[in-house]
Amino acid sequence: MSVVVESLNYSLNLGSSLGWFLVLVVAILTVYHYIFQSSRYAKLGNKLPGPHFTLPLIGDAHTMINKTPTEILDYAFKLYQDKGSVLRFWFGNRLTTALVDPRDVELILGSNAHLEKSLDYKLFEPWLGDGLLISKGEKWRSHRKMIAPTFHQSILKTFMPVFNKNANDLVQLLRSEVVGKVCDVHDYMSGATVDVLLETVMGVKKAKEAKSSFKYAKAVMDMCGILHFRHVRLWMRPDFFFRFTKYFKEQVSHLKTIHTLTDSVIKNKKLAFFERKEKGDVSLYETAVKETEEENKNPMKDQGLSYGSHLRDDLDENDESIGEKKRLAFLDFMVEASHTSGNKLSDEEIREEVSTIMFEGHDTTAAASSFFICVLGVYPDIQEKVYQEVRDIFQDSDRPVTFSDTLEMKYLERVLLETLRMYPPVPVITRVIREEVKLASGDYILPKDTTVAIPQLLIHRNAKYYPNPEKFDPDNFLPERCTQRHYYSFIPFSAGPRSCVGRKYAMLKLKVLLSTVVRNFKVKSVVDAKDFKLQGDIILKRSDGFHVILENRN
Ligand code: HEM
Repeated sequence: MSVVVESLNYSLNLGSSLGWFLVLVVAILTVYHYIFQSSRYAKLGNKLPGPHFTLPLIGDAHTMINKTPTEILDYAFKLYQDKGSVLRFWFGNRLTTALVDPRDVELILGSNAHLEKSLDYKLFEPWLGDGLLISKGEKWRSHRKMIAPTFHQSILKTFMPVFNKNANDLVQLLRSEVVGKVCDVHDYMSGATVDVLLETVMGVKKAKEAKSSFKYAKAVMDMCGILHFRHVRLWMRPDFFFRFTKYFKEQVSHLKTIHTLTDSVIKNKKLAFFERKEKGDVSLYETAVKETEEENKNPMKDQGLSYGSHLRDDLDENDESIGEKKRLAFLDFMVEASHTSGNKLSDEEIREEVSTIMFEGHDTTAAASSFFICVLGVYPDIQEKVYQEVRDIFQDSDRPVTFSDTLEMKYLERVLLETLRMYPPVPVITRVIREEVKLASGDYILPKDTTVAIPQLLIHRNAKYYPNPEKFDPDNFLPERCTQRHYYSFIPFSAGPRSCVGRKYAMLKLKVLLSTVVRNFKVKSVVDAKDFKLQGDIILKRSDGFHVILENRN
């Protein structure tokens, strides 16, 4: 009997201790909530338009839970229609705003004061380390200055044979595997993109030709897959939970493959650099640095919206003829840059930058080219005009594409830019601001430490700048229309000091690849554009797959 009473007493004590504990927790959270709500951060944040029913402590997070990436996109579109061009979300006590008005976007992207990336980029760290995409402050500034010239057109032109070879290999592969059948064209675009990157970034030959590079290419694609997966499953974000999943083990193994190959290539490239130096070989990098500095003195340099027009300057130079042996990769230039006075990059820093370029250059161009091909399938009249333009350039010949050919592809370029408008491969970018910003579009102030999301997908569908925003209309990129629009109303490559360093590379490569596909195949889409199921991920994809049917032209 006394045992029963004792255990009853014990349970009552435990119950009441637990009760007191809960009361204490609720009291602390309530006090915290009231202190937080009276801060300037919360007061300014609460003035911004956002979802109804913001809850204490969790904020608006409940509106996102259990939504697929496609549903999140639909939700964002709806909120934008209801609330206008400034949106607020509270994720717990973290304030995130989305800015859709180009005038507000310019205040963030166009400024040198707001260059810091948000916490969301932390996921990339195990792979990209503190590379260009993530780094901040002086490190970002000095690396950007060093890397930008490696994307100068005098260097890009030397990649033309690589672009052509891989475009032709892609055509052969498509011809042998999918002609006449429904296929997911993204699989093929992704493979071709990694092959081109391997050769132009690392100087490593096509995946098929070497086992290690094949493994590397696969690891890059799988790592992108893991990052996407983690990005859209909020509970997988914290390392603490992620470590217990099978994806963590896979990540460790992929990173080992990636780092091992990169390290060995860096070693060889260093040896090659010292050999070239001893022989006194002329450095393309030094020339590129000088030309970049010269161009930077001209403030109008990169303001043109037609990406073809600012690639036009030294059309007559023919660097494309550069011999196979002499062609250098980005990695060579980085090794060289790191031995130029004042730079000094460690091997680890070079590896981080190489990984960053592989990551940024891969899925983005794969998505852009896949959307382009799907769009051609949906609009046969647009496809026919692209084909006629390409035929006018090449006639019946199957010769490779030259740099000057790409400048003639004006209609193809407009279709590509319109594709990037409607389906921007990077659908949203985020920054964190370290000082208050007064918005231009309304009477709002963003408090210091706000996470600012710039949703290109919404910005590009603003009826004020694109009168019929849901209509696929390549004429949106006629020069006269471009000059009338706000510069920040079309930002697939971001804009301002921290814009995409690889955009000229991307446009050039895409023109070679896509014109080669158009020369060889007629495309049919299996669905209409309104049925594309867009998935707002790190990179915009179609959750229904990029399904098309290709038919031989001849
Ligand atoms: C259609 C293709 C591409 C699109 C749409 C695209 C878009 C972008 C965007 C929006 C950013 C800013 C990201 C952010 O702030 O979070 C960015 C940054 C970057 N991109 Fe691209 N990109 C493309 C292709 C490439 C290629 C081919 C490369 C390299 C070969 C590349 C290298 C980079 C790098 C290194 C950065 C970081 C720049 C910095 O922070 O200073 N991109 N890109």
